[in-house]
Amino acid sequence: MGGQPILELRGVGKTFGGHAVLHDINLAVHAGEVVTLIGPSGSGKTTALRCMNFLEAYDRGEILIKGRLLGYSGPGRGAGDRDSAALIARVRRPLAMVFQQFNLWPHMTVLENVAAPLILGKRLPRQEARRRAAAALAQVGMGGKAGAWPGRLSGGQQQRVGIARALALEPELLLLDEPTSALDPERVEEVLEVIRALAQKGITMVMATHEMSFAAHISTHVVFMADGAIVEQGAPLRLFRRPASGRLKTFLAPWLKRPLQPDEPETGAPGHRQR
Ligand SMILES: Nc1ncnc2c1ncn2[C@@H]1O[C@H](COP(=O)(O)OP(=O)(O)OP(=O)(O)O)[C@@H](O)[C@H]1O
Repeated sequence: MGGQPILELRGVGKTFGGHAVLHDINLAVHAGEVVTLIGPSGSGKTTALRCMNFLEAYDRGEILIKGRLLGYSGPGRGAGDRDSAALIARVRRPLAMVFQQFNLWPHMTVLENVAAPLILGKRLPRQEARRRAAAALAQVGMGGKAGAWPGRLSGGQQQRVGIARALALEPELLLLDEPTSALDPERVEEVLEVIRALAQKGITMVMATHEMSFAAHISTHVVFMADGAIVEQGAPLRLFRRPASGRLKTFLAPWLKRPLQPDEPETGAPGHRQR
């Protein structure tokens, strides 16, 4: 895909207390792409996503959002004005994030939860913010719950509100950090369904996930991480059908061996070769 990427990571590294958790991460995300980060627990998926949004400062390499450097606090550069909160906020404005734990405010209604970042962050007039929030809630099938308190909702519904809150910001790139990991198994599909619909609408996203079927069927690009590094990345069919590294083969083995799900399409998708 040509043109300037919305997001680009060049040789990004991150250390926690002397322990390197990301090494030399190189990735470009263009408009319309759905990029999934897969890999074992602790491989660095969440940390990579948090660096993309500068919720964590990275300490090596560069992260560019639409060609502009996203704050940096590593060696060789001072914490000058390029790291100021206002500049960071401006550079990352095209992004919005969906969190594993929903992070809804319990004392606000669903509508207020979605409208608040528009009022407080984007300084939209209250009425305009509420109109946009209602539209975002409708997009995730939660229009009927605008007046509800988050605590009265199921986990799946709360996560759909979390997605609406990110969508209301009208991001050019949506970051999703394992959005179904905190859900009861019976709630996973309703949230994946919402994300699938967004992907089909052409919303650009990067999603860390343990949902291999989702990664195989929905992504345009899959990134396999292990021990803080990208081991392989590429088109889903290539990665899932012909993993090049032993680590990816081992990681995928349990998923490839699972029985074919009754509702899986006959697309020749990964997993079907086990038939
Ligand atoms: N705030 C932190 N302080 C210290 N170490 C951290 C911190 N956050 C993450 N780590 C470490 O960084 C490594 C990568 O963790 P990360 O959560 O990014 O992995 P992950 O691939 O998202 O895992 P999972 O799939 O279990 O969510 C782990 O060794 C973890 O213990």
